[in-house]
Amino acid sequence: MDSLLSRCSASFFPSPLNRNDYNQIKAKSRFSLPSSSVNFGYYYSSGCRLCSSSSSGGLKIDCSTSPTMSSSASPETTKPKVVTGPGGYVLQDVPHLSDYIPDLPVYTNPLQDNPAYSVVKQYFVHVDDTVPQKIVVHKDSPRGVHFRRAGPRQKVYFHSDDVHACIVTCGGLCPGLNTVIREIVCGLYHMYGVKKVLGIDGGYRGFYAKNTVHLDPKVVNDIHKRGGTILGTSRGGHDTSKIVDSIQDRGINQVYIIGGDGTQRGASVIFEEVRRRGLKVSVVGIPKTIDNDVPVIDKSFGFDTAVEEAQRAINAAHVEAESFENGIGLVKLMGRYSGFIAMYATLASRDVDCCLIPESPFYLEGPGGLFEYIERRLKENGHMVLVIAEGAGQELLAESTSQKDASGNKLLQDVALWVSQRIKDHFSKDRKMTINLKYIDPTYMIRAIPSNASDNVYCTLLAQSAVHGAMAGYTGYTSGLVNGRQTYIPFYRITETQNHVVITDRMWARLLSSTNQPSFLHPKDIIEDKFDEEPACPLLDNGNCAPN
Ligand SMILES: Nc1ncnc2c1ncn2[C@@H]1O[C@H](COP(=O)(O)OP(=O)(O)OP(=O)(O)O)[C@@H](O)[C@H]1O
Ligand SMILES: O=P(O)(O)OC[C@H]1O[C@](O)(CO)[C@@H](O)[C@@H]1O
Ligand SMILES: [Mg+2]
Repeated sequence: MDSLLSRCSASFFPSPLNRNDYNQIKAKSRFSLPSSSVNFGYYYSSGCRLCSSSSSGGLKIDCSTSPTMSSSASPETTKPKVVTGPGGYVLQDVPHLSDYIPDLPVYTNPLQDNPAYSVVKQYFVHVDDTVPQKIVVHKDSPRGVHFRRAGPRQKVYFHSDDVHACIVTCGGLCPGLNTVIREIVCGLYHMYGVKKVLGIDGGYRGFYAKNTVHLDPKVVNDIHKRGGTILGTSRGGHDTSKIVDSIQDRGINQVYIIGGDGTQRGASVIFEEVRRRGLKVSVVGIPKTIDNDVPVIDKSFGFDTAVEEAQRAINAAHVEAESFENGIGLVKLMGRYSGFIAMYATLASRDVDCCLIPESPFYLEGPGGLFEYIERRLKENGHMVLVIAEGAGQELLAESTSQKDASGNKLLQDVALWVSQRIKDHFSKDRKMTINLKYIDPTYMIRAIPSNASDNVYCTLLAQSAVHGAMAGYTGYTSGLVNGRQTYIPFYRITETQNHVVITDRMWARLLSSTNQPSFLHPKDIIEDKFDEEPACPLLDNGNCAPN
């Protein structure tokens, strides 16, 4: 530890570049140097702050995974900051401004004089508090991966008067966006006395192509009662350089970025560019995804609201189906690559006879196929309800398209429309049976509503945690709930993979036993799979993926 400490303190930290220096270097080097090899004159020493703070806890920095980066070698991305400890303890830590900016002034957290908080014993989070990613363990299991616990710190790295924050929302709509915006603004104002908060209009491109809006508690007072985002959103238009230029030009030093997997990837490259320029700017992600496809976190905000609202469509489908002879109600729900909304809406409803999701391939004809099952249910019950996630069965559709949206996401075919037609054709032409099929697509109606009470509380905690982290000088993280605790998760853990329903795990088994639908898998395949390898991402009891 001593040698580590001396290596840390020996690090050389010249002042960060200002915008003019940076532009001059960039202009000079345009034809001779790739931007990644420009000497930016700062020395990134990841983890050094931690090695002194945690020396008493027997922790050590794994310097092989968090090496220093000299000014002559600018890697594309920051190396993960990993701290290991006894019993197989691993902290996947988040970057801190002091990792690359020397001698930052530190201030007492203004919350300690705030009457609402000063009476709360242990209100401040201990600097060494971490949250385990895996909570189901065996006697001899290693302690495993942990994340930094979110919350207010005793010391902050920004003076409230100096903070100039901005908020941007990107990607598709999701219930709760306005609540998160509101709570970031109110958190900054009321907890930290920050008065300068800007809204970026219309997603990432708004940084450089649109005007900004001033945000204060009055402006955002009622917005949580509305769906959508008051800031507007967009896909595509992520120009890292222009975005960071705009951040620098406006003197913004806290950037709150609300969005899904694509947005978090965008936030990660903004953080890298900010760090490369040596700017004192905290870049913070808040995960928004109605599909619940962001990994690591327990669930995303808006997901509960979406599942609840989906019940209305499923109820309508059920009422229609049971009112007609051989009635079939078919509901399409969102879920491009992950069938969480469909799975949870099905489990919640109990009226659904079959749920089709992208993770579980299905087939129509022959023994064990969908047609056979529908016919059986109609004979047993006289009606049935099908729920289908938008990304399910895409491989079955004849004309697959290579079209993409502005963010590069593949545009999907309407699988529910296709399945409806195939069901109609099969029963009327091949089986000579009269069926009554009603197809309901409530997807945009679900996405556009305001968040429910529980999501509103969740959004509030997420937003406040994001603010506490930025004020404490952390950066390059996503604020997220892990095992019921607010944490700071490094961007790379959020962007490296997607959250999927694991069909060889318990939650999907619960669904199959609730609907009695076929699994569309041969039992032999499943057994072989189980013996071949453990599922890459086992599902926890709360329905989320746990790391191995
Ligand atoms: N790899 C990437 N690097 C930089 N920016 C990205 C990247 N991927 C996506 N983005 C940007 O992030 C924004 C949102 O991405 P996208 O449209 O995929 O939505 P999302 O955040 O995944 O939300 P959702 O899919 O849940 O609606 C877009 O402006 C897009 O340009
Ligand atoms: O029509 P848009 O705005 O591209 O959004 C559709 C996509 O957005 C999502 O809801 C994710 O936000 C997906 O489920 C869906 O495919
Ligand atoms: Mg996405």
